[in-house]
Amino acid sequence: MQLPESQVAVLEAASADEATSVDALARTTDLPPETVTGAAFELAEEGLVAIEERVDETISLTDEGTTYADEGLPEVRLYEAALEAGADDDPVSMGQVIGASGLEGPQVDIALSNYARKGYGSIDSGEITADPDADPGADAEANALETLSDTDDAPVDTVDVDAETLEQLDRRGLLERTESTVREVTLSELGVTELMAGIETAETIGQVTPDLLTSGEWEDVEFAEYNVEADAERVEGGRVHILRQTAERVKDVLVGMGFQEMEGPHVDADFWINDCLFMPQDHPARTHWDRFALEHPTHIDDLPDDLVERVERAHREGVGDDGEGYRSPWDEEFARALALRGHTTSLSARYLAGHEIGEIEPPARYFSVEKVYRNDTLDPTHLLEFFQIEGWVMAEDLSVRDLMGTFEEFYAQFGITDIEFKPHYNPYTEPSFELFGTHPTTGELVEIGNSGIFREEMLEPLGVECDVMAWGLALERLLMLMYGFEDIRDIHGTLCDLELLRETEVTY
Ligand SMILES: N[C@@H](Cc1ccccc1)C(=O)O
Repeated sequence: MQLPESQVAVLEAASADEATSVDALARTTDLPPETVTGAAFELAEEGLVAIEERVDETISLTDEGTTYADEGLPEVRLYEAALEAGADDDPVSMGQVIGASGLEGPQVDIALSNYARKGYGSIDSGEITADPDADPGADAEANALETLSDTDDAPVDTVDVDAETLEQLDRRGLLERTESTVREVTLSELGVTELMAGIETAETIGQVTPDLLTSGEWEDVEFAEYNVEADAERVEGGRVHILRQTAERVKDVLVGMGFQEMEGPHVDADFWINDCLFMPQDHPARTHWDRFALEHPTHIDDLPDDLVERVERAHREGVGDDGEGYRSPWDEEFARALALRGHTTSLSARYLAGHEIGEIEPPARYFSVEKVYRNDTLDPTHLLEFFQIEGWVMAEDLSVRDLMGTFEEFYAQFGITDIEFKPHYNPYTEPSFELFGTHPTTGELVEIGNSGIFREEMLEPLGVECDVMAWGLALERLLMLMYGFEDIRDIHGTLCDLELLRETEVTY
């Protein structure tokens, strides 16, 4: 009998005495597993082999599971700290024990919710007790984590952990189960007979090529049959980048909070980027090594004359009766120079000046989520460009409370409720605050933005008569707090972690 080459190879590699897996056959025949599967199905149809199928389950620890395998389960760490503090004699204050345990962020809640369930002790009105008879060494979950940390993707029936504990770890999100279909092939009696009688290899064509078509040869050759059941290589579809997805979510949240979106140029005159913000022309951030200047064209054509005059006066003389300017040179030519914007506060200046959509009446709220460019040194938290979440609110009598309340409301939408503020300095705001959040895995404080209330010296020349509070927040830093990655280069650019980008889910 005649058979295609791959089928002959599989038939010769299979055995009548024991079932051989597709993977093993692939290794012996040096064919891809999907080709072996296809050939095996063909052979089965001819009655030359039998195929048995089963579903194998393998398990491995998630990142969180691995962390606990290394550092100990949060509830065990809490128990150890409680013992240390003498909570086996008398109840001790929770704050003290948590502090001593070194547990941080979400791990505290995890520890508390498992502590009593597992009999480590009790927690009551801010105090904790430890059961002296509890034995962390006999903690089934802790022991299972240790067992599993030594094996990766182990078939579930080979690991020495009982089903109930596995179920519990699964529920806690500490392990991952993966199912795969295993097919095993055995030679049938007919297969053995045919093999002994001798089998010839028939040429079959797996793929139509341009050559076959142009030469007309395709009319004479024999084509291999399609097997739609063969396992194929996994193809990853494209998807929207998580940064882009999060930007969309930020926009939705801000629109929900009553904000309207600003638009404007990535390349802009220094006038809009700096001078309108009462940034002195000799400010270090305005030197050539801190900005990306444009070579062609080098200067903007058009600036509103009256505004230029008012901005220049504010810089030279200050604003109001006892105002003070910088008393340093101010040059319109310098202000006309073009550069990639280092912040999107240039858009705020354009909108506040009435330059984009005419005069804006209070109360008003505007935002943008757009790229900005800075000549920073690349490191885990800095790239040459990032997305800034710019925003401002114009209203009568705004205070720092309004500013902080707005941030609390905004960040809470992303599950971030521990924002901290630090006094800061910007030439264009007074007071000014930097914002910080806590990194969910490292526990470090991460700077996430800069904010303040715009000064008279900025607002008066722009023709704004009431208060304006404003900010610029980094979208990438928000992502860090949301998804816990530590290096911005994991999500951006040539070094990015494709697995992370494929698997991170942005939920709405
Ligand atoms: N422009 C500031 C952010 C900011 C905007 C508006 C007011 C205060 C601060 C920055 O890039 O850091």
